[in-house]
Amino acid sequence: MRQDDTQPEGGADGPGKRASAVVVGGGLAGVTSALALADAGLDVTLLEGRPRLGGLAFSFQRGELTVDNGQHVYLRCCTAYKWFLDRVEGAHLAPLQERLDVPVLDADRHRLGRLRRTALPVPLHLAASLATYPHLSLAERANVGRAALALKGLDPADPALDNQDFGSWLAAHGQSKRAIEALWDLVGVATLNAVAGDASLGLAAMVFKTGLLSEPGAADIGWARVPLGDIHDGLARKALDSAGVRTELRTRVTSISRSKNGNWRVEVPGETIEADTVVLAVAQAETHDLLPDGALDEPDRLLGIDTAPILNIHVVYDRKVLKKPFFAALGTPVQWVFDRTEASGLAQGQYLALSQSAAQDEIDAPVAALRERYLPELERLLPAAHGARVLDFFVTRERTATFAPTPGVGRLRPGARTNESGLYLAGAWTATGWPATMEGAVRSGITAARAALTALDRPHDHLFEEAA
Ligand SMILES: Cc1cc2nc3c(=O)[nH]c(=O)nc-3n(C[C@H](O)[C@H](O)[C@H](O)COP(=O)(O)OP(=O)(O)OC[C@H]3O[C@@H](n4cnc5c(N)ncnc54)[C@H](O)[C@@H]3O)c2cc1C
Repeated sequence: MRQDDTQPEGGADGPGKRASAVVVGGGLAGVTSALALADAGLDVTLLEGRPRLGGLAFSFQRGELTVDNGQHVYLRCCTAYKWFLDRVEGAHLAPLQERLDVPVLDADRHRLGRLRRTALPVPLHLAASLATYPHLSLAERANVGRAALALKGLDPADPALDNQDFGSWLAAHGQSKRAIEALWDLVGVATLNAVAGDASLGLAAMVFKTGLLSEPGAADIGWARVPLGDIHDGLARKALDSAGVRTELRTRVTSISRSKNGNWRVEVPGETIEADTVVLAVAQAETHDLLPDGALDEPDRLLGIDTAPILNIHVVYDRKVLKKPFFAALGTPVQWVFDRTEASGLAQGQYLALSQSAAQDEIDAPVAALRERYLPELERLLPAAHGARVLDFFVTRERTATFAPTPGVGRLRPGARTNESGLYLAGAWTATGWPATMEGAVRSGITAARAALTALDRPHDHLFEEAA
């Protein structure tokens, strides 16, 4: 529900003055909070240190190419991110596949398999695909089915699961090294940003249960057919402007404190902004630095939430070498490959982006070494790449792409509320139950806004439906 600016003011300030909020951080969490608070009638200022909105999911220009810092996908079960896309009027720019269909290419065995779903009810929707998945033996496929059913019985919110690692659980449930590589890690590394052995069982259960075992269509994949920045920056800015949010870019918040009159004082170079409510939607380390004393019982726990890198390798060929929009790979360091030609605005040739998650070993590798390693791998996977000329090769490195989903991370992630009234936390790293995703970021932004509106006694709608 969007409220009219002329509506009587309520909340902490009483009649005559509109309740005000400052949102710090213009990533997806902050933009979402700002929109939700403005839609409920608050006077909102959004402060972002960089010259653009979108945080970790953005685009930049390289000659004629508009490049995403990293390939981003979402799933049909990401109902909050879907809400965001609708709210900024960008859903048509990031459509979902009609039905899950992931080509999986084995570089060693030169075989193509497909992870597909049917319209049958869960878990039969994946049964046919699993039964014919060529990258696993018959016995491995049967074991995968058994493990999936066992996974379905887990409660991702159970704190005991958070302390265990997914890899040990898979091994204890009869999963071979090959099954982990060709199936569990294929999906898990891309969604969790960690291999199974390094991932919390709770987060892995969350991903696999919600994505693969909740509804037949839950794992259908969506991705932006335009540069991410068109949605997360351009359209987001337009939506914020029409909602009446004052958005300040290149505006880094240096401190947050309580003034004598009880309001919050948010300091930026050259200005102090006062507000009833502050949503701090920045990464965990920055949150730690900006949090006023006493806002969390153990603020140093935030520093225990580690980060994990994602590397993207960008290759422009002089001709088309890949017919499909994307594929995943086995038996090679290449993980997921997307065709970004159209989205980037490239007029001739083909532009592929390789998304390399859990990239601890390669995040600092020199471009020349990555080139030497990955171009032959692409030739091995894509015969048409033989003889094609490479017109451009570059990499984007996100060293702190996500929080590390390590066992035990769950107890370190704080909720939206702090000990201070009127001060809330948001960000994909907060306690959303999700791994670090666009979905988690949007959820956290909504949760923080709802907590603020509840404290202000403001009515607010439920903004999105949970996936089943
Ligand atoms: C390469 C890569 C690939 C990814 N792939 C996927 C994917 O396929 N699917 C998916 O769902 N997720 C993916 N993610 C994760 C997703 O992008 C993030 O989880 C999400 O964007 C985080 O949003 P956020 O708002 O929580 O945080 P951020 O995006 O980090 O936003 C925080 C913002 O706060 C600003 N800020 C910090 N300090 C201050 C300050 N003092 N004052 C003002 N502003 C400040 C920062 O500049 C930033 O804009 C990927 C991430 C990367 C990097």
